[in-house]
Amino acid sequence: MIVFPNAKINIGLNITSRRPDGYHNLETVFYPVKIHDALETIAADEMSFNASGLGIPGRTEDNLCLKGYDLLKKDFDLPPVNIHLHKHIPIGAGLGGGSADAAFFIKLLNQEFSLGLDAEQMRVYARQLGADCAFFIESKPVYAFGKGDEFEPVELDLSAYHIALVMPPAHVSTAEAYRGVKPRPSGSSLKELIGLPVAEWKHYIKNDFEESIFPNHPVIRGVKAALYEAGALYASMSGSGASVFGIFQTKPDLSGLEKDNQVFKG
Ligand SMILES: C[C@@](CO)(OP(=O)(O)O)[C@H](O)COP(=O)(O)OP(=O)(O)OC[C@H]1O[C@@H](n2ccc(N)nc2=O)[C@H](O)[C@@H]1O
Ligand SMILES: Nc1ncnc2c1ncn2[C@@H]1O[C@H](COP(=O)(O)OP(=O)(O)O)[C@@H](O)[C@H]1O
Repeated sequence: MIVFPNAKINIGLNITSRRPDGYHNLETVFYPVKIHDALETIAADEMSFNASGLGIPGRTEDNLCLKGYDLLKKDFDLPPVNIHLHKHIPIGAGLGGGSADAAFFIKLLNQEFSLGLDAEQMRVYARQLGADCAFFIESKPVYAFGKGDEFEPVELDLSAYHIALVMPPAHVSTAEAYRGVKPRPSGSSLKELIGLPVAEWKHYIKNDFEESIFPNHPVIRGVKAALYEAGALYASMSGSGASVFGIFQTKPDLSGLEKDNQVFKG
């Protein structure tokens, strides 16, 4: 069976307080975007994991797909499987690619081996693998709060717009991003602000990580400015970076950004 895990962007990201467990409370809107990995699995005599495409840093045994398998294996009699992951979603980009792979793998195992898990039960497993992993079980636009793993549906359809994604040559680790941020309560609810016209968002909706990350990574700030210059109605870094997205009314010309960055056009 083959599945195509998709990336997400964060529209607004308010880090509101530090939690006793070391994590942070936040509010954000997760929106799915059409950049995909490919993940294929077949039952086999022994376990194996192969990857192609973008190189994934870290040890194979720490790949979130294998972590997902180990988690389900504790509760279900799963057979060994061959896994092939073709990596296309930029890594360490704030696009949630690793979490997407893990969540889609949980869904794949559930279906392939008739585990009988409903969406909420799969989210319980996903939450153990990463704060944003549970979003990818359904991958529908949501207002997220708590650690970023509690959700309320939002009515948000950007299909009439062009969403461009730019990955500059910069790397920000999620832990580095959280270390730099000063949590503060947000003035108005993102859930309400997201109902404003997209062209208004730039006045009200922000990503709190930009303030601490832009001074250390000016190339990311430059990409955001370039997207506005190219006519974006709204542009922002996604999650903890380093990718930046722009929402456009009409298809933009981003050829000027292609030399130094990876550019995806939605
Ligand atoms: C920043 C966000 C915004 O959507 O996305 P990415 O930029 O990673 O895609 C998420 O909060 C990332 O979620 P995820 O990548 O699943 O984080 P995890 O693996 O659970 O945590 C990595 C580290 O980030 C910090 N962390 C994460 C989530 C949170 N609510 N508070 C935190 O302080 C912790 O230091 C933790 O050890
Ligand atoms: N399947 C996977 N795809 C990408 N990264 C993975 C995967 N499994 C584990 N990782 C680890 O997770 C880290 C963060 O990956 P990713 O999810 O792409 O970033 P982000 O949290 O910024 O969206 C990587 O540096 C890598 O070490």
